[in-house]
Amino acid sequence: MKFTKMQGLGNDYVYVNCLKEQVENPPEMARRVSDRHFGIGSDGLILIRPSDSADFEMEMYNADGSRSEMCGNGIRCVAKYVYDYGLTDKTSISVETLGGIKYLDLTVEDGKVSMVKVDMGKPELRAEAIPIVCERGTEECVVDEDSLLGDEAVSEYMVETNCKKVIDEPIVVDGMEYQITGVSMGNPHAVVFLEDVKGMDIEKLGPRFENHERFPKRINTEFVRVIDRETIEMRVWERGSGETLACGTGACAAAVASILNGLAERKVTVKLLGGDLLVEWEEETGNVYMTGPAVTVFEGVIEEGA
Ligand SMILES: N[C@H](CCC[C@H](N)C(=O)O)C(=O)O
Repeated sequence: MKFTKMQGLGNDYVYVNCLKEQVENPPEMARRVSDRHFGIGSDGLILIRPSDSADFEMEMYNADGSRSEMCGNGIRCVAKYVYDYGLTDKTSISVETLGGIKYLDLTVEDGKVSMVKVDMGKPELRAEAIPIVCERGTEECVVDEDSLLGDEAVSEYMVETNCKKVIDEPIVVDGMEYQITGVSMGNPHAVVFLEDVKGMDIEKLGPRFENHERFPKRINTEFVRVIDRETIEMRVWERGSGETLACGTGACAAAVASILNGLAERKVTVKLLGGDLLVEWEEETGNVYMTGPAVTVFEGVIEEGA
């Protein structure tokens, strides 16, 4: 099987062109290729497929073989893949994902894609099974259990009213109470604001959030420190992959949570271990735009029995 290893801010995946190749059992293949000792080494597997409703389809698997709806760093690399390998000559493309169709603008330098701006669509302020308390101005609205995961009305309401504060009911992890803001970017995220993200024990805390009983489908967790109103710092514990150097959907979720909680402006630089992403939550449309690099590392062929 031919593959290409690509990375966006050190969030690395193995990419396979399924217009040509066939992958029988993607979850198993994801576990195999992701292994950093016995495989190629990656945070997961991304399959590029033809689509009836968009230019291409992205099918994304975590390192443990679980499937995710969306991948922000991955989708930028998909754009680079299809352009650099000549599967398209368009510099504006659409990509179907389980989290909806995304629209991408490609920056081409010397015939190759270097940067990609992705219209990530509208965030949804849903936090699985978490009642949301939303404060705006002097008024406070409480969104109860009927407004669970997937209820777009809640998010639209909050975006429309430009509500200033979103506080989910705190959750208790390891005997400590944490305030979280639940944001879906197609895939689920819990954003936690901390004073110190560099020194935190993410290996210990990350899995506790990921597998907390509040999140029956498990969750990606972003640990965020606000540096100033235009800059935040974040580390991420990804569902199904552990700590990664960056997470595009997570950066968008963290920016949206910071904005909603009145901590940041609508244009935020998110500083991740692997580098910076620019996230803008546009006021007129309510859409989130993410801009960042996409890099090809190498291509190769993986042996049948490997
Ligand atoms: N790293 C990815 C997200 C992977 C999400 C995955 N871990 C999940 O939702 O299960 C990103 O750049 O957005």
